[in-house]
Amino acid sequence: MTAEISMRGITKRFPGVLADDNVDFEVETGEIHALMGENGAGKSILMSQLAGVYQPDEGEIYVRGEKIAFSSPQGAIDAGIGMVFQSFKLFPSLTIAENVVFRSEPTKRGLIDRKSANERVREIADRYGLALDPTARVSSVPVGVLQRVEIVKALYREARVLILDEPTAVLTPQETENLFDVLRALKADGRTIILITHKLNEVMAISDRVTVLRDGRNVAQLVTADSSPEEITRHMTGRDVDLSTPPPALEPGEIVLDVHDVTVAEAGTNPTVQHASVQVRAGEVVGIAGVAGNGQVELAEAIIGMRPIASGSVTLQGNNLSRSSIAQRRDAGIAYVPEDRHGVGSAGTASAIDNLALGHHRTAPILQRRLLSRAAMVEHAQRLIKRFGVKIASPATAVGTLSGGNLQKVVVARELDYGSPLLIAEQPTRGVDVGAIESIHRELCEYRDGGGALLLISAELSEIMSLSSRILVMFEGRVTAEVAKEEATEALLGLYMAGHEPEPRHRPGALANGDAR
Ligand SMILES: Nc1ncnc2c1ncn2[C@@H]1O[C@H](COP(=O)(O)OP(=O)(O)OP(=O)(O)O)[C@@H](O)[C@H]1O
Repeated sequence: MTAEISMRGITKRFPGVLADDNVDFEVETGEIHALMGENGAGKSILMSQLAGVYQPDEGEIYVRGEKIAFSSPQGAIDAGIGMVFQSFKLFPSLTIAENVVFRSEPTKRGLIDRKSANERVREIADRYGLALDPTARVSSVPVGVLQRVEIVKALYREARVLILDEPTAVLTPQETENLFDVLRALKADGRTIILITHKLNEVMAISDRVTVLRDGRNVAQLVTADSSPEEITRHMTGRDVDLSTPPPALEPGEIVLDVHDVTVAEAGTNPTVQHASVQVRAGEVVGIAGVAGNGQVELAEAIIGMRPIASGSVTLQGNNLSRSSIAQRRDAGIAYVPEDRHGVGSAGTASAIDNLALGHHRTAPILQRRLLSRAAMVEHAQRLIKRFGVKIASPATAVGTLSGGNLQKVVVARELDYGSPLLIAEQPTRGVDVGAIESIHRELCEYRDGGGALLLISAELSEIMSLSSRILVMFEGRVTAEVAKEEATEALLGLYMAGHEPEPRHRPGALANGDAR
């Protein structure tokens, strides 16, 4: 049988980096094929060559047995290959249908036929269970819908092969389930799916076969049903990774963070956070669960000072910081790993040396006699790159060229290294490979055991449940439930995340009042 896709001997180099090294990659028609590998293993670059974004330096690509050379993404689209990237490429001011048909608009008597565009988009969406409204403006729809728009866009261009690059990183558990239903429907229709992901449970649940890349080489092709998460991990990392739950916390100490009755409301808009109270003690991890967009990020931004609070107070180790600037709060001892590692967390055109020095530049050893010590900055960067296993050509490399997971490691490394009493971490392992998740979790636990207070905001319920001793649930801007680690299950948290009234013992504060016992 002829393979749907056959990439042979693909090599792709960037200055100082061999991204793909003589890779063979085969995908059968109608399968869901997972592409896995550590951060920087070369997955996205390999798929970008299949999607015509990059051209291989060496090697050949065959589509259903026919040798193809794409000089642009359009070439790949013409060959029936569509890719949904990690960052979406849509026009916010246009409608969903306008985005989908862009540059392939249906026409009637020489004019764009909007009605038929809307109908066509609705037809495709309905056929595969992709819930969306073709007439909605892209700027007004949530990220999960944007992804569906990208999928419909590829299907409208008659993609037979759909490549999805870490599609579930931005999705809630419910949206992930929906996406998997869509992928199964596409497969039933004879289409071929290539899925780049770091999530082993997803690979086990949805894929037929798995290809593993390591250091730019194809090191394994496995039939999923005959494999296991442990085996796949061993191929990815070359070692055994501890996939078990990290050790439990010790008895927590003094209150470090006291957020009291905080409301966040920008002028003229509805409050994004309403009367939220959160306490985190030394040596404690408190998790915040919630469907994206229920005020978690706004609460974190209010604590770090990126958003003003309308009422309430933010106190760190007894100091009221409610009116302090971001710099004052950071100096007082708040470290912050933001959800947006590109825009907020790093400066893409600056080197790892500079990015890792940020915030450390006001203290020794980097600041010496009121001047920055370049030697100390380089030494500092080298130490953190080594400790966190960041894959980077040189510390002087601009972080904008790093793979997603490696950039995440840079941001987490910098913030953890402050040794601040409080760390607020949003999605600390988003896009990060299993080996790196293990090491970031270990670092977070060490921080906790060293007396650090960690406020963890994550869309990964498994992460929240394994690290936190208490889990708060936010719904529509309010902290609506509080569940102790021992009682937390995905099903229970899922109910509260969907707005179900909590049982009395799960009402916020009930744990502290002893009602749970
Ligand atoms: N434009 C570029 N310039 C220089 N190096 C690059 C460029 N794009 C990618 N690289 C490098 O190529 C290597 C492979 O990157 P790629 O994005 O394919 O990794 P990945 O396996 O998809 O990783 P992740 O899981 O972190 O997304 C990395 O070392 C990356 O830093």
